[in-house]
Amino acid sequence: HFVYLKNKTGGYLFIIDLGQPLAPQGPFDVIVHKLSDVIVESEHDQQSKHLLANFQSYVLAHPGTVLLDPLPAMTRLLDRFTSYQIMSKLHKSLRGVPTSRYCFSVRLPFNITNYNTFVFPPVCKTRVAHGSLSHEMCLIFSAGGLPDVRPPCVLQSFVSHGAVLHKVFVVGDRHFCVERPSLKNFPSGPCDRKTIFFNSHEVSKPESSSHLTALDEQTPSLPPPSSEAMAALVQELRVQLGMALFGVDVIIDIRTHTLTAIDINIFPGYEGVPQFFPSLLDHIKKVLDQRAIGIACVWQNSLVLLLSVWGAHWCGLTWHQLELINNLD
Ligand SMILES: Nc1ncnc2c1ncn2[C@@H]1O[C@H](COP(=O)(O)OP(=O)(O)OP(=O)(O)O)[C@@H](O)[C@H]1O
Ligand SMILES: O=P(O)(O)O[C@H]1[C@H](OP(=O)(O)O)[C@@H](OP(=O)(O)O)[C@@H](O)[C@@H](O)[C@@H]1OP(=O)(O)O
Ligand SMILES: [Mg+2]
Repeated sequence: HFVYLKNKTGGYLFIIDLGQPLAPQGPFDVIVHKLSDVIVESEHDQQSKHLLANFQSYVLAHPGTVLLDPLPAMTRLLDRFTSYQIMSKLHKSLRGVPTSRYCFSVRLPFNITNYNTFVFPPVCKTRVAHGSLSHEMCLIFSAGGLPDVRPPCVLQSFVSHGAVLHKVFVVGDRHFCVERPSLKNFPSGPCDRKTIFFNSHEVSKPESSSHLTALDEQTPSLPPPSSEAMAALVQELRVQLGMALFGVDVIIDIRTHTLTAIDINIFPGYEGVPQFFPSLLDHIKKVLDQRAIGIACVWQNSLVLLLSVWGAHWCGLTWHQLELINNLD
């Protein structure tokens, strides 16, 4: 399939056929993509490996093409272990913002004696953060539930948060917050409850309705997170990730009222954000304007260098003398 559209701002939009050489389909100013499937599958599938290599070689050969978002930045988020490390660094750098209690995660298989270093019940998630299997999770309530855990996975401390998830959707320098249903509160500490298996889409999609998200009526509701705290969180994340199109899932601890980021999503669905497309177009425009300024600066610097070399030659100066003059400020 090949779509050829002219948008309102006069730019052309194409759907790129990854199976074909990219150069004849270009040139492209900006490529917007979600190659998560291809990246994950390229680990074991030759065709995906080939598609990815084809794409990467185009990107390498065309450094002027802006990629939304860069592949290395995205790839880090496909591994929950790496993505939780990013979240914990963010915690350290967010001074003064009421954000704390970041998630603790461990690699499995781990020394079984280590289990008493985490608080029950942890949420167990697949290490790979993309694909239908990645949404299958479980809550384990005691060491007796550990055999239910299927490595490779990460264990994240469960934070009781009043069954409200705050999804933050980022598009460049803008972000949008929407509320979603979420897991209900569970008491902290081991108990003899059976492992609860769940699919994240059954509990935290807008239409989700599950017994796992139903709070009892006396539970007081929490105030929403402050817009300053959310803006600071997004700002820190943008710097840490080097990405423009991502989502972060935030919950509020019912006891301490502090924010906890539990998940970072690559190019999420932006459901409930009607401003998504205009914001994306604005962001693309900004990126292209910055690129044009960058190109103009390179031209200007090259011109200055050329003129000084030519002037030096004309005055009979050596390269070393020219360097000395340039360093006089
Ligand atoms: N640490 C935690 N503490 C409390 N609840 C959690 C925690 N981690 C996950 N949950 C619950 O599980 C749900 C799914 O978690 P998570 O966002 O990691 O799943 P996902 O499959 O990566 O979701 P997405 O659709 O955003 O990719 C959350 O919306 C929340 O209800
Ligand atoms: O399909 P949807 O539009 O709901 O998008 C979800 C998408 O699910 P998919 O697996 O069906 O593509 C997920 O992709 P992977 O984690 O598997 O990459 C993830 O990005 C979620 O963050 C998105 O949900 P949201 O964050 O917007 O709730
Ligand atoms: Mg996710």
